[in-house]
Amino acid sequence: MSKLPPIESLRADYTQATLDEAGVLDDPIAQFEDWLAAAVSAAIHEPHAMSLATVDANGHPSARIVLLRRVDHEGFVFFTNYASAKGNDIAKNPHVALLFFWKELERQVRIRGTAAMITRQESEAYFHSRPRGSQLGALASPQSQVVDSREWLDARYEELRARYEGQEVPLPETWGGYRVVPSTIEFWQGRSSRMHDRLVFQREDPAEGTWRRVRLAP
Ligand SMILES: Cc1cc2nc3c(=O)[nH]c(=O)nc-3n(C[C@H](O)[C@H](O)[C@H](O)COP(=O)(O)O)c2cc1C
Repeated sequence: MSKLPPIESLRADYTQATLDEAGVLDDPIAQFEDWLAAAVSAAIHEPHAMSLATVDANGHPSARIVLLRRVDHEGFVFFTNYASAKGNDIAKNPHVALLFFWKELERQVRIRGTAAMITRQESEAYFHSRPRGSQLGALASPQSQVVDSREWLDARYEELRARYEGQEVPLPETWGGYRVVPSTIEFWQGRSSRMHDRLVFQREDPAEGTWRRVRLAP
């Protein structure tokens, strides 16, 4: 059995890079793409994995990892089951937060915004680009529901696999993408002695696509 060292003794100083006003792009989406590209170049495992926080009808938050599948000036897109716990939360309260942590680069990006379903046409195109096994998995899994057993899930997958043999797997009614339209995007670069850099873009005018940039204390 592994022995847990005292957690309070675990510490690291961050010294890899700095982030200053002159070094950040004016467009936060371009800046995000730049950092994501750096994470890809650094061969970080699942660099597009992000934490998605939602709030339920009672104001209780939940967080889980999802994969970013598209980013542009329209927003950040991920795919999921609309009838899942996160889907139910978003239906009641579209305010969400996204979080990327690229620890190998000592970087964090925090995004707040509102989530809305993308068009079925867009979901359809992405769904059919996925490996067939993932398409069948999405069809087989009533995500976030209590199920009887692993065996029940495997049998359901097998039944659907056989049913759609040689045919296109249909996009499930309850599966598709959400686009998170950002209202704030924070770029965090770890610095020595906990004197980190934090530059936050706050959306000024959605129509104009203009942003205000401020520095926050670490
Ligand atoms: C690396 C990783 C990637 C994941 N990607 C997705 C994803 O893109 N979409 C998704 O619905 N769930 C994804 N999951 C599973 C979710 O974290 C979560 O278990 C699931 O969506 C159910 O969440 P909910 O019950 O809060 O709705 C991923 C999990 C991990 C660890």
